[in-house]
Formats: sequence, C-alpha cells, structure tokens
Amino acid sequence: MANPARDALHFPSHHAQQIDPYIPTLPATPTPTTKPHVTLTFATSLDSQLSLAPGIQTALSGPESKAMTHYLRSKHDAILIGVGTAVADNPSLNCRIEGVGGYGGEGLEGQPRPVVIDPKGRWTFSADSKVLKLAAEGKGRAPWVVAGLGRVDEERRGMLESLRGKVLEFDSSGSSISWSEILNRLVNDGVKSVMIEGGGGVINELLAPENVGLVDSVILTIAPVWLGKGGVQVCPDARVEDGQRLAVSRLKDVKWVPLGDDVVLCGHPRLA
Ligand SMILES: NC(=O)C1=CN([C@@H]2O[C@H](COP(=O)(O)OP(=O)(O)OC[C@H]3O[C@@H](n4cnc5c(N)ncnc54)[C@H](O)[C@@H]3O)[C@@H](O)[C@H]2O)C=CC1
Ligand SMILES: Nc1nc(O)c(N)c(N[C@@H]2O[C@H](COP(=O)(O)O)[C@@H](O)[C@H]2O)n1
Repeated sequence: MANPARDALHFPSHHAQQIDPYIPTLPATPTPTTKPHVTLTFATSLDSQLSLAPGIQTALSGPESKAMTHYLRSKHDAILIGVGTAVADNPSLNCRIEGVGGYGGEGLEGQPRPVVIDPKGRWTFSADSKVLKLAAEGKGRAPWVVAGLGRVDEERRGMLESLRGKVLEFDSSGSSISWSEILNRLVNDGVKSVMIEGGGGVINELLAPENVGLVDSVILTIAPVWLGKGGVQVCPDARVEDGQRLAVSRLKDVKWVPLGDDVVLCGHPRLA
C-alpha cells in the first residue's frame, strides 16, 4: 500500500468479521441476475428518525459506526441516495477507509459509484459539489444520475461525462420509477452490489411490502439519542391484506453489534 492518507478511517478486522455475513460475496460462478445485491444501510435515532428535519443533515453515527459505513462503501460497487439527500447533505459519497484508492490505495480501487435518483432534475450540482470535487481529485467516482428524459441539462450532463459519470435516463410518465427497473438498469450497467443509504423517501419505499423482496440485507446503526417529532422518519406504508393489518416485514438471522455508543443491527428482511 502507498502511504495511508492522514484523513483515512480504520475499521478493525474483529468488527468487520461481525458484519461480513451481511455484505455481498461474489459467487464462484457468476449467474445472470435481474438485480444487484442490495444492502439497505442508514443511521437512525431511538425515535426512528434520520435527521432533525427535512432538508437538514444530522450526524447520528459515532466514529466507530461511521468507519463501519465506510467499510461497507468499500465492499459495494455503488452507493445510492435520493435527490432529497443530495440536496440536503451535499454528500461526498466516497469511501475514506484506509487502503482504498485515493486513501493510500491505487487508482479508484474500492471506491463505490455514487447513484442519485433525481427524476425531475432537482439536483443543481456544480463542479463545487463535494462528490464532483472528489471525483476530480481522484478520491471518488463521478455520480450516475437517474433522471427522467431530458431532465438533466446539457451543461450538467457534460460535467458528469467529463469525470466519467453519466445520466441514466428513464422514460417515466410520472415522477416515480419502479425499483425493479432501477435495479435492473444498474445490474445491466455492471453494478453487482449497491448499498442504499437513504433518505426517508427512498428507505420507506424499499421497506414497503411490495419491495421487501428486493432488499438482501439491512445494516442499521441506532444512535442513543431521541430527535423529537418533526424529523425525517423511517416508517414504511402499512400492510393490509383482506382488510386486516399485518406487520410489514421482519429481520431474520439477526445480529446486534455494539460499536462505540451505537448498536448496529444486521439482518435479512422478510415479509412478516
Ligand atoms: N441518517 C442517515 O443515515 C441518513 C439521513 N439522511 C437524511 O434524510 C433526509 C432526506 O430524506 P428525504 O427528504 O426523504 O429524501 P430522499 O433522499 O429519500 O429523496 C427522495 C426523493 O428521491 C426521489 N425518489 C425516491 N424514490 C424514487 C423512485 N422510486 N422513483 C423516482 N424518484 C424517486 C424523489 O424525487 C423523492 O422526492 C435528509 O435530511 C438527510 O440528511 C439521508 C440518508 C441517510
Ligand atoms: N451512516 C450514516 N450516519 C449518519 O449519522 C448520517 N448522517 C449518514 N448520512 C449518510 O451519509 C452521507 C454523508 O456522508 P458523506 O459526506 O457521503 O461521507 C449522507 O448523504 C447520507 O447518505 N449516514
């Protein structure tokens, strides 16, 4: 390894061993598939909230669980967020674990591809947006933007393409694109694993009864704090069958991993 970068994070191997059963593994014989391995991973408060209010970024993960998130970023081909998160957080969406490309490693090895779901072209990114700056510096990959036809203007499209990012266009009449279609497009473009970080809109859709089967693993950081009403909440639509309320889903093969002050809950979601 080249000299480790001074701002690189470290995730010890005894912690990694606990998380590894929930992250993607490459099959010995690759088989055709309609979707990548999907890991849904985010941090919530004790009142199941992602942030204090819509449009606001709230740091919930402590240093140990933050390093875990970066370890996960190094183990997935892509990292996906909704446009609400892109606008609120101006995120980096790169991996800063020691040894990956840009942080002591070669090239862009271990750097995930950022994917932003932005059907209406709301994300007015520029060369100053963190994710583009990092791509220009060789410390991350340029984003792919999932958008409706013609929703990303030529100037921004050019900015993405000059950094080896691109627009993935969908001919969607409404603003919603089916998750099967999005995931299918990603796997056809070479993405074998994707970690989906949020925010509330994206997570609640993927936890909804009709999408539970698309998610392979959930890796959830729970921070010991209550944020109070009015934040961005994780709470999927209810499941009603034959007029009866049922629990939506349940995690199987559950493991609770304490990391610093936080606890990380891992499992495989199944219809309850
Ligand atoms: N604590 C944590 O781990 C995280 C917290 N956050 C927080 O979450 C908040 C943002 O959450 P939200 O406002 O709910 O925004 P969001 O990031 O979930 O984006 C929602 C938008 O994404 C697009 N979208 C989502 N699913 C789509 C689909 N199937 N088809 C087409 N478009 C689709 C729509 O335009 C929708 O309005 C911020 O405050 C952010 O800081 C975000 C990620 C992780
Ligand atoms: N794991 C986790 N813990 C928190 O406390 C968070 N607020 C988030 N947010 C997610 O991470 C992105 C910001 O980090 P980078 O700038 O990309 O390093 C943010 O956009 C959310 O996706 N995650």
